[in-house]
Amino acid sequence: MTHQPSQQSTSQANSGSDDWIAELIVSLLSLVWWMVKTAIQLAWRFPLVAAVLVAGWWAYSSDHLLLVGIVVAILVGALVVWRLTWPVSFDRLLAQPAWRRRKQRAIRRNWPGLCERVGLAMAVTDRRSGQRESWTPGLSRLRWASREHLVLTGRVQVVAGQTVDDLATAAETMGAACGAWSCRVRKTGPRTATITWLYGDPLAQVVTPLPIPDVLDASAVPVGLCEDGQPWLLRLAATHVLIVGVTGAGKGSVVWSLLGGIAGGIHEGLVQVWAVDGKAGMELQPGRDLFTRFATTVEDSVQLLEDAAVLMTERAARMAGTSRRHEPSTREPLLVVLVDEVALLTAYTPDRKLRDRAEKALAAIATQGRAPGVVLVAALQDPRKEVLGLRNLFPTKVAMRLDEKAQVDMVLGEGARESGALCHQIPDTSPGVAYVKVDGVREPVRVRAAYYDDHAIGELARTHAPSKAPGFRPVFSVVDDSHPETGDHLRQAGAA
Ligand SMILES: Nc1ncnc2c1ncn2[C@@H]1O[C@H](COP(=O)(O)OP(=O)(O)OP(=O)(O)O)[C@@H](O)[C@H]1O
Repeated sequence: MTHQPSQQSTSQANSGSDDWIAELIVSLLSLVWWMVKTAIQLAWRFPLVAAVLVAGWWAYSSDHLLLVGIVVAILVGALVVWRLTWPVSFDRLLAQPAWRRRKQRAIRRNWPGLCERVGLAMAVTDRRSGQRESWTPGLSRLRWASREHLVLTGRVQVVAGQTVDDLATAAETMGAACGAWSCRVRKTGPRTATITWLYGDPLAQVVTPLPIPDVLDASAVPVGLCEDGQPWLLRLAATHVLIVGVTGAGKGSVVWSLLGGIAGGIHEGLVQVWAVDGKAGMELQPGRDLFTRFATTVEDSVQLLEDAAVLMTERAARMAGTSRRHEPSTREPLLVVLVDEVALLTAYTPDRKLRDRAEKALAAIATQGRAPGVVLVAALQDPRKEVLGLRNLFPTKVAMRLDEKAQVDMVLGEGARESGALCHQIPDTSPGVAYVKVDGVREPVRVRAAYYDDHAIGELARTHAPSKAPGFRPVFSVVDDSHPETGDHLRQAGAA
């Protein structure tokens, strides 16, 4: 019996060789596709190298090697001369933009790996394939918020199972992993946050006084600079501000910058400042002309606070039922009660009666003053409760250089230190630097107040003293501190 190969086995052999050829073609096509894709990606990532390679190939194939060599030599020579002769413009126009682009790309490209390294990756099992996958928060809108100060920001969306707090906890490690000297996270939604990398420190330099706004905006008074290079706008309307820092921390610069920011309003009569200088006028005297009232003795200071409390009560009664929010006007100006070294009134004054009166008036203003437009701004060196028991009644706190780390939470509230407020690490070579915390906002913001030297303060007081132009009708006339009947006088005027 002769053996006949069956038809089935022949067709199997044919289909086997067909499969093999098809597989080879597919593999070759995949390889070509991979090579084209990689070449495009590499050219996109390293455009300069790609341009040089293309130019070199063109020069070689068309016999223009010498010409290209001369052009390249001229270009390189020009760059070297530029770098050596004008290093600042070379840095600004070429080196820095190139560095920024590289940094931005590196973070975008390495984001998943960075997240894994700082513990922000989550291992998840895919329901369909059953395979383990690594999920990392999404990064979008990566851009340089300040090119000058090297501040890079992006929007991060955490994955399900994570919180923005997890991101904030990893911020410091993330900053170090990206080579930034600081990294901050600010919550913008239940699962979203803005992440900021700081590669430079805009607060390392002294901040010069900002332009004085023509139009008063008490909800955003320009006071200095934030660490992301944006202006530090401090809310004054409907709040009270407590400024705390050791001696020499620069509390004065916050006060003068704040006065500078509202100077237009003072001049127009939309704001009145009643100032108390516990240090016998040593601190605030240079700006005397800006103040509607100025007290330098303990008795006068207590009287001033009580008068402000009376004005506040009367104004609140007038506003009751008609308005819940005070709008500054020349008839009803915003009243800023400025107290420098408030502890001299609340703790260090030997006269217990005066201390109690001061505490009572301060408590009244702090609890009821916001709506009728009576705002307390107090500066203090020692934040302990026995020195100022009312410190929690200030919704806005500015913590400058402090001696001990325990004082940070004491001033800014529980958890402020973990959120990055390192007031005890502010060097004494950086006066004016502070962390600001506003009630209801989780993260403290690092800022530096503008610095007003004596000349700038003198100029400010000279040019922005309250105007006496027709139409200006002060709620209270300027009162000589030595008048014993001050209180009655004011009560009458306030009631008018
Ligand atoms: N924002 C600032 N920028 C640069 N230097 C500043 C700034 N603020 C203050 N300084 C410098 O620090 C010194 C001390 O500042 P300042 O008197 O305001 O401190 P302070 O906290 O008010 O101290 P004290 O409680 O003893 O009055 C100033 O004389 C000034 O030289």
